[in-house]
Amino acid sequence: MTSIRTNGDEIEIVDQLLLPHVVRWVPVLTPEDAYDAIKSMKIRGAPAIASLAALSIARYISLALSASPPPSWLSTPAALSSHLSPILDHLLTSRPTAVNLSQAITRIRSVFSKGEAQLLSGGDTALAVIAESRAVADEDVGRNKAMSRLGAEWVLAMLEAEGTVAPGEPINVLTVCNTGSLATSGYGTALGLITHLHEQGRLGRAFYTQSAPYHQGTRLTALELLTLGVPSTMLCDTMVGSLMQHFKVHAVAVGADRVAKNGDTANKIGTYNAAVLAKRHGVPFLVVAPVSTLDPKTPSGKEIPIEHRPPMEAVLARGVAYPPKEGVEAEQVVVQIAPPNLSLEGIYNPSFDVTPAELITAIVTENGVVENKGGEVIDLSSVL
Ligand SMILES: CSC[C@@H](O)[C@@H](O)C(=O)COP(=O)(O)O
Repeated sequence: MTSIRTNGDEIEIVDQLLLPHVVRWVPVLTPEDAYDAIKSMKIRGAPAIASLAALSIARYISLALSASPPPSWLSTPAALSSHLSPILDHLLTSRPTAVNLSQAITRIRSVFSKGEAQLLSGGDTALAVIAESRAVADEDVGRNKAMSRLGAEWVLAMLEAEGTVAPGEPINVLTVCNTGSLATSGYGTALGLITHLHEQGRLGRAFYTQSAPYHQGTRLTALELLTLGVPSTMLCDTMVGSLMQHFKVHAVAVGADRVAKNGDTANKIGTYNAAVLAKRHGVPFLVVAPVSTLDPKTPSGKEIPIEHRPPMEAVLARGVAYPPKEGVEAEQVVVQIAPPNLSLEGIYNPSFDVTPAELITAIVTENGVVENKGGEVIDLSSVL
Protein backbone atom coordinates (compact mmCIF):
# COMPACT_ATOMS: atom_id res chain seq x y z
CA MET A 1 0.00 0.00 0.00
CA THR A 2 1.30 3.44 -0.88
CA SER A 3 0.00 6.98 -1.31
CA ILE A 4 2.15 8.01 -4.31
CA ARG A 5 3.33 6.05 -7.33
CA THR A 6 5.73 7.33 -9.96
CA ASN A 7 6.92 6.19 -13.35
CA GLY A 8 9.64 8.48 -14.62
CA ASP A 9 8.05 11.93 -14.50
CA GLU A 10 4.52 10.56 -14.10
CA ILE A 11 3.03 10.99 -10.62
CA GLU A 12 -0.22 9.51 -9.33
CA ILE A 13 -1.72 9.61 -5.86
CA VAL A 14 -4.45 7.50 -4.38
CA ASP A 15 -7.33 9.82 -3.45
CA GLN A 16 -7.44 9.35 0.34
CA LEU A 17 -10.77 11.14 0.61
CA LEU A 18 -12.34 8.14 -1.15
CA LEU A 19 -10.57 5.37 0.75
CA PRO A 20 -11.26 2.70 1.88
CA HIS A 21 -14.32 2.01 -0.27
CA VAL A 22 -13.18 3.51 -3.56
CA VAL A 23 -9.57 3.19 -4.75
CA ARG A 24 -8.98 5.90 -7.35
CA TRP A 25 -5.54 6.92 -8.60
CA VAL A 26 -5.39 10.51 -9.80
CA PRO A 27 -2.59 12.08 -11.83
CA VAL A 28 -0.63 15.02 -10.44
CA LEU A 29 0.51 16.99 -13.47
CA THR A 30 1.65 20.30 -12.00
CA PRO A 31 2.75 21.86 -8.68
CA GLU A 32 -0.73 23.46 -8.64
CA ASP A 33 -2.29 19.96 -8.77
CA ALA A 34 -0.03 18.99 -5.86
CA TYR A 35 -1.15 22.09 -3.94
CA ASP A 36 -4.83 21.22 -4.52
CA ALA A 37 -4.34 17.58 -3.52
CA ILE A 38 -2.57 18.57 -0.29
CA LYS A 39 -5.01 21.34 0.63
CA SER A 40 -8.08 19.19 -0.02
CA MET A 41 -6.44 16.27 1.85
CA LYS A 42 -6.56 13.86 -1.09
CA ILE A 43 -3.07 13.23 0.23
CA ARG A 44 -2.21 13.83 3.87
CA GLY A 45 0.33 12.91 6.53
CA ALA A 46 3.37 15.11 7.08
CA PRO A 47 5.99 13.06 5.13
CA ALA A 48 3.64 12.24 2.21
CA ILE A 49 2.74 15.91 1.77
CA ALA A 50 6.44 16.84 1.55
CA SER A 51 7.14 13.98 -0.88
CA LEU A 52 4.33 14.96 -3.25
CA ALA A 53 5.28 18.65 -3.25
CA ALA A 54 8.92 17.79 -3.99
CA LEU A 55 8.06 15.26 -6.72
CA SER A 56 5.79 17.79 -8.41
CA ILE A 57 8.72 20.23 -8.57
CA ALA A 58 10.99 17.51 -9.99
CA ARG A 59 8.40 16.78 -12.71
CA TYR A 60 7.90 20.46 -13.49
CA ILE A 61 11.63 21.03 -14.02
CA SER A 62 12.18 17.77 -15.87
CA LEU A 63 9.42 18.58 -18.41
CA ALA A 64 10.87 22.07 -18.89
CA LEU A 65 14.34 20.60 -19.52
CA SER A 66 12.98 18.44 -22.32
CA ALA A 67 11.17 21.36 -24.02
CA SER A 68 12.68 22.66 -27.24
CA PRO A 69 13.88 25.32 -26.84
CA PRO A 70 14.04 25.14 -23.02
CA PRO A 71 12.45 28.11 -21.23
CA SER A 72 14.72 31.06 -20.38
CA TRP A 73 14.30 30.46 -16.63
CA LEU A 74 16.56 27.42 -17.01
CA SER A 75 19.44 29.58 -18.22
CA THR A 76 21.09 30.33 -14.84
CA PRO A 77 20.69 29.21 -11.20
CA ALA A 78 19.44 32.74 -10.35
CA ALA A 79 16.78 32.62 -13.09
CA LEU A 80 15.73 29.15 -11.93
CA SER A 81 15.48 30.39 -8.35
CA SER A 82 13.39 33.45 -9.19
CA HIS A 83 11.04 31.44 -11.41
CA LEU A 84 10.50 28.64 -8.87
CA SER A 85 10.38 30.79 -5.73
CA PRO A 86 6.71 31.85 -6.01
CA ILE A 87 5.73 28.27 -6.89
CA LEU A 88 7.51 26.97 -3.77
CA ASP A 89 6.00 29.78 -1.65
CA HIS A 90 2.55 28.79 -2.86
CA LEU A 91 3.09 25.08 -2.10
CA LEU A 92 4.20 26.07 1.38
CA THR A 93 0.82 27.66 2.13
CA SER A 94 -1.15 24.47 1.39
CA ARG A 95 -1.04 23.17 4.98
CA PRO A 96 0.83 25.14 7.63
CA THR A 97 1.37 22.76 10.58
CA ALA A 98 3.50 19.94 9.15
CA VAL A 99 7.08 21.20 8.99
CA ASN A 100 8.28 18.44 6.63
CA LEU A 101 6.93 20.41 3.67
CA SER A 102 8.83 23.52 4.69
CA GLN A 103 12.01 21.47 5.31
CA ALA A 104 11.70 19.92 1.83
CA ILE A 105 11.30 23.35 0.27
CA THR A 106 14.31 24.67 2.18
CA ARG A 107 16.34 21.75 0.81
CA ILE A 108 15.27 22.57 -2.73
CA ARG A 109 16.05 26.27 -2.28
CA SER A 110 19.52 25.44 -0.94
CA VAL A 111 20.34 23.77 -4.28
CA PHE A 112 19.74 27.08 -6.10
CA SER A 113 22.22 28.80 -3.77
CA LYS A 114 24.78 26.00 -4.23
CA GLY A 115 24.36 26.27 -8.02
CA GLU A 116 25.07 30.00 -7.82
CA ALA A 117 28.02 29.61 -5.42
CA GLN A 118 29.61 26.84 -7.51
CA LEU A 119 28.98 28.75 -10.78
CA LEU A 120 26.98 25.81 -12.19
CA SER A 121 24.97 26.19 -15.38
CA GLY A 122 21.18 26.56 -15.16
CA GLY A 123 20.79 23.07 -16.65
CA ASP A 124 23.13 21.41 -14.13
CA THR A 125 21.44 23.24 -11.25
CA ALA A 126 18.06 22.07 -12.56
CA LEU A 127 19.30 18.45 -12.59
CA ALA A 128 20.58 18.87 -9.03
CA VAL A 129 17.19 20.25 -7.93
CA ILE A 130 15.44 17.25 -9.51
CA ALA A 131 17.79 14.85 -7.69
CA GLU A 132 17.26 16.62 -4.35
CA SER A 133 13.47 16.70 -4.81
CA ARG A 134 13.30 13.00 -5.61
CA ALA A 135 15.55 12.24 -2.62
CA VAL A 136 12.93 13.79 -0.31
CA ALA A 137 10.50 11.03 -1.31
CA ASP A 138 13.02 8.21 -1.72
CA GLU A 139 14.67 8.60 1.70
CA ASP A 140 11.43 8.15 3.58
CA VAL A 141 10.97 4.37 3.64
CA GLY A 142 14.46 3.55 4.92
CA ARG A 143 14.30 6.02 7.78
CA ASN A 144 10.78 4.85 8.70
CA LYS A 145 12.04 1.29 9.07
CA ALA A 146 14.99 2.49 11.15
CA MET A 147 12.88 4.55 13.58
CA SER A 148 10.24 1.80 13.84
CA ARG A 149 12.86 -0.74 14.89
CA LEU A 150 14.60 1.66 17.29
CA GLY A 151 11.31 2.68 18.92
CA ALA A 152 10.05 -0.89 19.24
CA GLU A 153 13.34 -2.10 20.77
CA TRP A 154 13.43 0.87 23.14
CA VAL A 155 9.90 0.46 24.46
CA LEU A 156 10.24 -3.32 24.87
CA ALA A 157 13.52 -2.91 26.75
CA MET A 158 11.97 -0.24 28.96
CA LEU A 159 8.86 -2.30 29.77
CA GLU A 160 10.95 -5.40 30.43
CA ALA A 161 13.42 -3.52 32.63
CA GLU A 162 10.64 -2.14 34.82
CA GLY A 163 9.01 -5.59 34.98
CA THR A 164 5.76 -4.51 33.25
CA VAL A 165 6.19 -7.31 30.70
CA ALA A 166 8.19 -10.52 30.74
CA PRO A 167 10.93 -11.08 28.10
CA GLY A 168 9.22 -12.07 24.85
CA GLU A 169 5.72 -11.09 26.05
CA PRO A 170 3.61 -9.25 23.43
CA ILE A 171 2.48 -5.69 24.13
CA ASN A 172 -0.62 -3.65 23.26
CA VAL A 173 -0.10 -0.26 21.66
CA LEU A 174 -2.57 2.58 21.11
CA THR A 175 -2.17 4.98 18.21
CA VAL A 176 -3.97 8.04 16.85
CA CYS A 177 -4.73 9.10 13.27
CA ASN A 178 -2.94 7.38 10.37
CA THR A 179 0.84 7.26 10.28
CA GLY A 180 1.34 4.26 8.02
CA SER A 181 2.20 3.77 4.36
CA LEU A 182 -0.56 6.12 3.27
CA ALA A 183 0.88 8.98 5.34
CA THR A 184 4.47 8.42 4.21
CA SER A 185 6.34 6.94 1.27
CA GLY A 186 6.02 3.54 2.94
CA TYR A 187 6.07 1.50 6.20
CA GLY A 188 5.09 4.45 8.39
CA THR A 189 6.24 6.02 11.64
CA ALA A 190 4.11 5.18 14.71
CA LEU A 191 2.23 2.61 12.64
CA GLY A 192 5.64 1.40 11.45
CA LEU A 193 6.60 0.77 15.10
CA ILE A 194 3.40 -1.24 15.51
CA THR A 195 4.09 -3.14 12.27
CA HIS A 196 7.64 -3.90 13.43
CA LEU A 197 6.36 -5.28 16.75
CA HIS A 198 3.90 -7.43 14.79
CA GLU A 199 6.65 -8.71 12.48
CA GLN A 200 8.76 -9.61 15.53
CA GLY A 201 5.87 -11.46 17.20
CA ARG A 202 5.83 -8.85 20.00
CA LEU A 203 2.49 -7.16 19.29
CA GLY A 204 -0.53 -8.30 21.25
CA ARG A 205 -3.00 -5.82 19.77
CA ALA A 206 -3.01 -2.40 18.15
CA PHE A 207 -5.68 -0.01 19.37
CA TYR A 208 -6.44 3.00 17.19
CA THR A 209 -8.76 5.96 17.50
CA GLN A 210 -11.23 6.89 14.78
CA SER A 211 -9.68 10.37 14.61
CA ALA A 212 -12.76 12.39 13.77
CA PRO A 213 -13.69 14.44 11.86
CA TYR A 214 -11.58 13.06 8.98
CA HIS A 215 -11.61 9.53 10.31
CA GLN A 216 -8.02 8.81 9.32
CA GLY A 217 -8.30 5.98 11.88
CA THR A 218 -11.64 4.51 10.80
CA ARG A 219 -10.88 4.77 7.09
CA LEU A 220 -7.10 4.56 6.63
CA THR A 221 -5.48 2.94 9.67
CA ALA A 222 -8.25 0.31 9.65
CA LEU A 223 -7.49 -0.43 6.00
CA GLU A 224 -3.74 -0.64 6.54
CA LEU A 225 -3.96 -2.88 9.62
CA LEU A 226 -6.47 -5.18 7.91
CA THR A 227 -4.20 -5.42 4.87
CA LEU A 228 -1.19 -6.21 7.07
CA GLY A 229 -3.13 -8.74 9.15
CA VAL A 230 -2.33 -6.92 12.39
CA PRO A 231 -4.69 -7.77 15.28
CA SER A 232 -6.42 -4.50 16.05
CA THR A 233 -9.33 -2.75 17.72
CA MET A 234 -10.80 0.61 16.77
CA LEU A 235 -12.27 2.98 19.30
CA CYS A 236 -14.00 6.35 19.17
CA ASP A 237 -11.80 9.28 20.20
CA THR A 238 -13.89 9.67 23.36
CA MET A 239 -13.14 6.12 24.54
CA VAL A 240 -9.41 6.36 25.26
CA GLY A 241 -9.98 6.88 29.01
CA SER A 242 -12.35 3.94 29.17
CA LEU A 243 -9.89 1.78 27.22
CA MET A 244 -7.10 2.56 29.68
CA GLN A 245 -9.38 1.82 32.64
CA HIS A 246 -10.49 -1.55 31.30
CA PHE A 247 -7.70 -2.94 29.09
CA LYS A 248 -3.94 -3.15 29.39
CA VAL A 249 -2.36 -0.59 27.09
CA HIS A 250 1.43 -0.91 27.38
CA ALA A 251 2.32 2.14 25.28
CA VAL A 252 0.91 4.92 23.13
CA ALA A 253 2.78 5.65 19.87
CA VAL A 254 1.81 8.63 17.71
CA GLY A 255 3.29 10.49 14.77
CA ALA A 256 4.00 14.20 14.57
CA ASP A 257 3.52 17.12 12.24
CA ARG A 258 6.03 19.32 13.99
CA VAL A 259 8.20 18.90 17.08
CA ALA A 260 9.35 22.23 18.53
CA LYS A 261 12.85 22.78 19.95
CA ASN A 262 11.66 22.02 23.49
CA GLY A 263 9.96 18.75 22.46
CA ASP A 264 6.36 20.07 22.39
CA THR A 265 4.67 18.14 19.60
CA ALA A 266 1.86 19.04 17.21
CA ASN A 267 -0.08 16.07 15.91
CA LYS A 268 -3.62 15.11 14.92
CA ILE A 269 -6.33 16.60 17.08
CA GLY A 270 -6.98 14.22 19.98
CA THR A 271 -3.32 13.35 20.52
CA TYR A 272 -3.12 15.66 23.54
CA ASN A 273 -6.15 13.96 25.12
CA ALA A 274 -4.44 10.57 24.67
CA ALA A 275 -1.23 11.96 26.23
CA VAL A 276 -3.05 13.33 29.30
CA LEU A 277 -4.78 10.00 29.80
CA ALA A 278 -1.52 8.08 29.27
CA LYS A 279 0.10 10.18 32.05
CA ARG A 280 -2.88 9.53 34.34
CA HIS A 281 -2.55 5.78 33.76
CA GLY A 282 1.27 5.58 33.80
CA VAL A 283 1.42 4.49 30.14
CA PRO A 284 4.59 5.49 28.20
CA PHE A 285 3.80 7.97 25.43
CA LEU A 286 6.08 7.86 22.35
CA VAL A 287 6.31 10.30 19.48
CA VAL A 288 7.73 8.59 16.38
CA ALA A 289 8.88 10.98 13.64
CA PRO A 290 11.70 11.57 11.18
CA VAL A 291 14.30 14.25 11.89
CA SER A 292 12.65 16.31 9.13
CA THR A 293 9.66 16.72 11.50
CA LEU A 294 11.86 18.29 14.20
CA ASP A 295 11.86 22.06 14.02
CA PRO A 296 14.56 23.64 16.20
CA LYS A 297 13.61 27.06 14.76
CA THR A 298 10.27 26.93 16.59
CA PRO A 299 11.06 27.39 20.30
CA SER A 300 7.95 25.76 21.78
CA GLY A 301 4.48 24.48 20.99
CA LYS A 302 3.04 27.97 21.49
CA GLU A 303 4.70 29.11 18.25
CA ILE A 304 3.57 26.13 16.12
CA PRO A 305 0.99 27.32 13.56
CA ILE A 306 -2.14 25.23 13.99
CA GLU A 307 -4.26 24.72 10.93
CA HIS A 308 -7.99 25.16 11.36
CA ARG A 309 -9.92 23.28 8.69
CA PRO A 310 -13.12 24.71 7.19
CA PRO A 311 -15.85 24.47 9.90
CA MET A 312 -18.17 22.53 7.60
CA GLU A 313 -15.70 19.63 7.44
CA ALA A 314 -16.30 18.91 11.14
CA VAL A 315 -19.92 17.97 10.50
CA LEU A 316 -19.40 15.83 7.40
CA ALA A 317 -18.90 12.08 7.23
CA ARG A 318 -17.74 10.09 4.21
CA GLY A 319 -18.72 6.50 3.61
CA VAL A 320 -20.97 4.13 1.75
CA ALA A 321 -24.65 3.36 2.25
CA TYR A 322 -25.35 0.85 4.99
CA PRO A 323 -26.33 -1.95 4.86
CA PRO A 324 -24.67 -2.66 1.51
CA LYS A 325 -26.98 -3.71 -1.32
CA GLU A 326 -25.95 -6.95 -2.96
CA GLY A 327 -24.61 -6.48 -6.47
CA VAL A 328 -24.39 -2.69 -6.11
CA GLU A 329 -20.87 -1.27 -6.30
CA ALA A 330 -19.85 0.82 -3.28
CA GLU A 331 -20.09 4.50 -4.11
CA GLN A 332 -19.01 7.10 -1.62
CA VAL A 333 -21.57 9.46 -0.16
CA VAL A 334 -20.84 12.50 1.98
CA VAL A 335 -23.43 13.14 4.67
CA GLN A 336 -24.01 16.23 6.80
CA ILE A 337 -24.63 15.35 10.43
CA ALA A 338 -25.45 18.69 12.12
CA PRO A 339 -28.74 20.59 11.95
CA PRO A 340 -28.84 22.34 8.57
CA ASN A 341 -29.20 25.77 10.22
CA LEU A 342 -26.16 25.38 12.54
CA SER A 343 -24.02 28.44 11.91
CA LEU A 344 -20.42 27.90 10.81
CA GLU A 345 -19.28 30.22 13.65
CA GLY A 346 -20.70 27.58 15.99
CA ILE A 347 -18.11 24.98 14.94
CA TYR A 348 -14.55 24.66 16.31
CA ASN A 349 -12.33 22.65 13.95
CA PRO A 350 -8.58 22.69 14.66
CA SER A 351 -6.81 19.95 12.74
CA PHE A 352 -4.00 19.48 15.28
CA ASP A 353 -3.26 19.94 18.96
CA VAL A 354 0.00 20.33 20.85
CA THR A 355 1.17 17.80 23.41
CA PRO A 356 3.57 19.45 25.87
CA ALA A 357 6.98 17.76 26.15
CA GLU A 358 6.37 16.98 29.83
CA LEU A 359 3.71 14.42 28.76
CA ILE A 360 6.02 12.70 26.27
CA THR A 361 8.15 9.77 27.46
CA ALA A 362 10.41 9.65 24.40
CA ILE A 363 10.81 11.00 20.90
CA VAL A 364 11.90 8.34 18.42
CA THR A 365 13.73 9.30 15.21
CA GLU A 366 15.85 7.47 12.65
CA ASN A 367 18.91 8.94 14.40
CA GLY A 368 18.03 7.58 17.84
CA VAL A 369 15.59 7.76 20.75
CA VAL A 370 15.54 10.87 22.94
CA GLU A 371 14.18 10.17 26.40
CA ASN A 372 12.43 12.69 28.55
CA LYS A 373 14.61 12.90 31.65
CA GLY A 374 11.61 13.89 33.72
CA GLY A 375 11.38 17.56 32.85
CA GLU A 376 9.26 19.99 30.91
CA VAL A 377 11.72 20.05 28.01
CA ILE A 378 13.19 17.32 25.80
CA ASP A 379 16.67 18.11 24.47
CA LEU A 380 16.69 17.07 20.82
CA SER A 381 20.29 18.07 20.09
CA SER A 382 21.60 14.46 20.05
CA VAL A 383 19.47 13.54 17.02
CA LEU A 384 19.56 16.78 15.03
C1 LIG B 1 3.57 9.96 9.59
S1 LIG B 1 2.23 11.01 9.56
C2 LIG B 1 2.42 12.08 10.97
C3 LIG B 1 1.33 13.07 11.08
O1 LIG B 1 1.26 13.81 9.90
C4 LIG B 1 -0.02 12.40 11.38
O2 LIG B 1 0.02 11.86 12.66
C5 LIG B 1 -1.12 13.41 11.28
O3 LIG B 1 -1.42 14.12 12.21
C6 LIG B 1 -1.76 13.56 9.95
O4 LIG B 1 -2.71 14.58 9.91
P1 LIG B 1 -3.48 14.82 8.55
O5 LIG B 1 -4.42 15.95 8.86
O6 LIG B 1 -4.18 13.55 8.21
O7 LIG B 1 -2.45 15.21 7.52
